[in-house]
Amino acid sequence: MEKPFGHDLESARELNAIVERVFPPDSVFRIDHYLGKETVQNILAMRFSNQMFEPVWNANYVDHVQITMAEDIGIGSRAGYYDGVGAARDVIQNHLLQLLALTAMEEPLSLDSKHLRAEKAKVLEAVRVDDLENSYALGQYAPGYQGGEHVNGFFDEKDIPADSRTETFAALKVSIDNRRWAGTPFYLRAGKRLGRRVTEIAVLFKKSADRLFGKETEVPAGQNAIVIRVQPNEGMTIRFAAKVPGTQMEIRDVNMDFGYGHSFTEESPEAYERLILDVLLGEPPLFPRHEEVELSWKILDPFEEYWEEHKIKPEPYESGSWGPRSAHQMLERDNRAWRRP
Ligand SMILES: NC(=O)C1=CN([C@@H]2O[C@H](COP(=O)(O)OP(=O)(O)OC[C@H]3O[C@@H](n4cnc5c(N)ncnc54)[C@H](OP(=O)(O)O)[C@@H]3O)[C@@H](O)[C@H]2O)C=CC1
Ligand SMILES: O=C1O[C@H](COP(=O)(O)O)[C@@H](O)[C@H](O)[C@H]1O
Repeated sequence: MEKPFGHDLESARELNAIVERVFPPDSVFRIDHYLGKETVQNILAMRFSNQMFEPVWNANYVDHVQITMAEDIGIGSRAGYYDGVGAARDVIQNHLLQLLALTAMEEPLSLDSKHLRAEKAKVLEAVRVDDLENSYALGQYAPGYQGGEHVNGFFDEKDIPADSRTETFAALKVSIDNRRWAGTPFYLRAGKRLGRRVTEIAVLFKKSADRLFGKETEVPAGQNAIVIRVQPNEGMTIRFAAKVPGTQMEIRDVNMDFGYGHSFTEESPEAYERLILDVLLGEPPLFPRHEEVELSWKILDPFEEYWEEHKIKPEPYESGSWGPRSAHQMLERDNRAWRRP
């Protein structure tokens, strides 16, 4: 079954009940193709097969986490599917919340689907929205330029009604109410016709005290970061400060890089290749169960209900930009800024 599974918690429960009346649970494969991506599977390997990340992977060290899924394409000829669904239901409820779960969950007892799903469900259940009115931004792409070419706005696309309130960009701020993450916000954003196609998870660390170097540095060194590049240019970047060569003790941020292309000769299978193989083999770990789907709707539903109740009109953003002004303001209110991926 392809996502989205239903359009809210109630319809997802209804759909799950119907499906599970007809098929035994183990023969139902809910597809979230992000779980088939190599880089997404690598989140677990990176977190739990290394010693150096886990000690700092918590609110004591992490300032906040940004999960970005940016697309350069518009909706193309998909108005029939996309209008009325929008970015939040299309990709945040599933792909981005799965990325959040894998980034934030505790170590599972084993890689068995039962244990993996239990940990994902636990962390999704702990997700909270503290101040809903100030924890979202919605946008619709306006005409603009992409790759040097003029592109249509959302309302110029075929079959989009002039009064559509469907968002093509959504950003949300959530928190996770557990000991590991209390006080560390997770910002999620997804949108079409943004600056470039990129999906990444950026874990941004608290700034160091800067007692020794701060004054000598013209451009203050930024935050340490670990960036998991889901796509393209799959890999991981660690960003840290280093001394600029020369007589001054000047500090600047530098990147240390791992790229799949350089490190492995093996090919990464396409996400759907991997998932279809697993369906044929009857292997469930890469498929969300109905509990995770329902917990994800529980996170999104209050936003969707608020947008519907207040008839919120998404803010236009220029195609090729990084989303509406309100998305930047959401982070500015917290003295933070979106990374430029
Ligand atoms: N495109 C992508 O990159 C990805 C898509 N998906 C998922 O794939 C699914 C389809 O997306 P996509 O192919 O892109 O969308 P499209 O809009 O291209 O295709 C949707 C198709 O479904 C048909 N359809 C819509 N409503 C009904 C209905 N009530 N009864 C019968 N047919 C209907 C449409 O027919 P008609 O044209 O006549 O309206 C159209 O052929 C979605 O669930 C999406 O989440 C998942 C991952 C990636
Ligand atoms: O599920 C979906 O994903 C695609 C983007 O997939 P990606 O693998 O290229 O990141 C998105 O275009 C589509 O709207 C959505 O339904």
